[in-house]
Amino acid sequence: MFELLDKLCPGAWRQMARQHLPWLLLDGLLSALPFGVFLLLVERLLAGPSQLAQWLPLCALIWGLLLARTWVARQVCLLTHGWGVHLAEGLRLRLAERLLAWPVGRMLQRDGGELSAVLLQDVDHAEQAFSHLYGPLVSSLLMCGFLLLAMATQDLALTAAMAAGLALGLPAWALLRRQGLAQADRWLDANAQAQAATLEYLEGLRTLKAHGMAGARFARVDQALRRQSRESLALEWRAALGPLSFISLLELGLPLLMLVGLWRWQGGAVGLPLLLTFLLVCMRLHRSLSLMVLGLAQSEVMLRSARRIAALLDEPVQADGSQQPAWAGPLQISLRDLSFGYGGAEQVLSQLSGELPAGSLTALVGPSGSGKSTLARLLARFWDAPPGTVLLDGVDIRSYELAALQQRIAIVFQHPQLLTGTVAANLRLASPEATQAELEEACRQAACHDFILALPQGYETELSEQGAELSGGQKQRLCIARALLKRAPLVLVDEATASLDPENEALIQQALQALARHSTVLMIAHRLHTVVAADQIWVLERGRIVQRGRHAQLLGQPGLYQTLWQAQQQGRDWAPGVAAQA
Ligand SMILES: Nc1ncnc2c1ncn2[C@@H]1O[C@H](COP(=O)(O)OP(=O)(O)OP(=O)(O)O)[C@@H](O)[C@H]1O
Repeated sequence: MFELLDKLCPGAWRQMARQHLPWLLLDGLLSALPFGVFLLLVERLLAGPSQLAQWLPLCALIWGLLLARTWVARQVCLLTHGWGVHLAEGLRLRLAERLLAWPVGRMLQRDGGELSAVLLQDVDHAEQAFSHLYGPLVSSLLMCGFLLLAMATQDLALTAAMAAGLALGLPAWALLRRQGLAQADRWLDANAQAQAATLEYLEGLRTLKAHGMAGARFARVDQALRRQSRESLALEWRAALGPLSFISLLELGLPLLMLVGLWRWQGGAVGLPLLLTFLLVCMRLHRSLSLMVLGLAQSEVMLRSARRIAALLDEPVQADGSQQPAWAGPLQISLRDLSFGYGGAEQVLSQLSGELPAGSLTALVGPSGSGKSTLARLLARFWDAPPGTVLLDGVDIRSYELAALQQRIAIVFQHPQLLTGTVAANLRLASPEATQAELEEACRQAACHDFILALPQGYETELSEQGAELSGGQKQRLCIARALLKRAPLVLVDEATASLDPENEALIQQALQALARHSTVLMIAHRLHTVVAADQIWVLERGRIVQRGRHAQLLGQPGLYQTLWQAQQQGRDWAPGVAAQA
């Protein structure tokens, strides 16, 4: 428990002990003291006829103690609440920093809904635990301790009778607690799934509607939400089972106290004032203990949340290097025995070695799933692939500072990524200092200047999320312009011309070749006619380079490249009319 707390907030419990404990002790003491004054008051009342002036000060003392206790309770509340809020803020920042240090590949792989459930829901639970639960729990516990100690000094037998319910209730609660814990896990899991399903549904709504699948996917969201409700109701029942059994057994202490109390009173061992005080204390103890156990049941869920946060904090981060890249021109890239798998037993890449000469354009071709995108991701250090390595100008990629490295790599993804904002702002993501003339020059090279000028406000036109108002080809050309603008020494292009018409495709091809004069380019392509001018072509099959060379050379030798080329030529000659005549 302390270990877990230390992980979420290093040094927290020592700080809590130092700052909160004195207030919590005072709160517990002020809650217990009025019972002592009550004893004095009843003794005076039963001693015989007395003046109002004799017991009025005692009443005022009780009232004063209760008032002081309210003030202290408020201080405790302010302290713990402020602490909980800061803890949540610190935790969210630490988690966000931690996620930033994850390999990009892991971020792409992980479910966004699951991560947001930890960052939002679980951190919220941790905050609730510290803001609203822990203070009252500790001060109630201290008050119960003070009362039991004080009453034991008055009469041991009555104290034992009063606490007898505890001896019965605690084992029952400990036994039934496990059910509540298991159910808390199921509920949190159902919550995360419901969140992930809703997020996925909202993000994919456009695609789902276009394919008439919105109904089918909605059924998945519906199912996830129903499961969440079921698990939530089950949690209410299962988590309450332990505390309810505890409370029923605890209450047995009151009749037992009455029996023992009457017997001792009749025997003259205790006086009526003390017996009445015991009864009052017993009722207060039972109420506080019942509330404490209910609070603890609630804290079980919070503890589960804390464990999920700790598990996320424990996930390894990508080791950062310290060397600053100081490259003036294109990079020489060497691959040495690269092997990689995504965590499963299957290797996606096996012992890849090769050179990408500085300023060259290397095309990566091969069947779907052969590992082309995976290799490109390793060059951008989305993942590491030890014991193999990537050398940039002869230096291990892992020696470079990660953020600086990724700033010097331009990537054009298969699916164009645009953000909400103006066209110019999207372009300047690559180079914040770029002038308007530089933007326009890059856009001319990427064949998108003309269509941008035709937009209502030209370069200042606001784009909505993911550039919904642009065609696929237009978005892709914008992304290529962005990569050109970055003037990165290494450019990775993943099937970037797939959604362009032949005319624009030819223009982009020229732009990519111009880019290769200033950068080293690795281009993934399915359409082989787009790679005929590449300086070298690597043919990938099941994670291995099975052929390498220039287009003419590869076409002249039997092998996968020739087979793929012939298949694509047949596909290009194919037309519906021709097929029907055949
Ligand atoms: N994030 C991931 N997690 C697990 N497996 C993955 C992941 N990305 C890719 N894979 C698997 O790795 C293998 C290679 O995938 P990769 O995307 O590198 O192939 P590719 O040659 O680029 O395919 P395509 O031409 O269809 O884009 C495939 O079997 C794929 O299922």
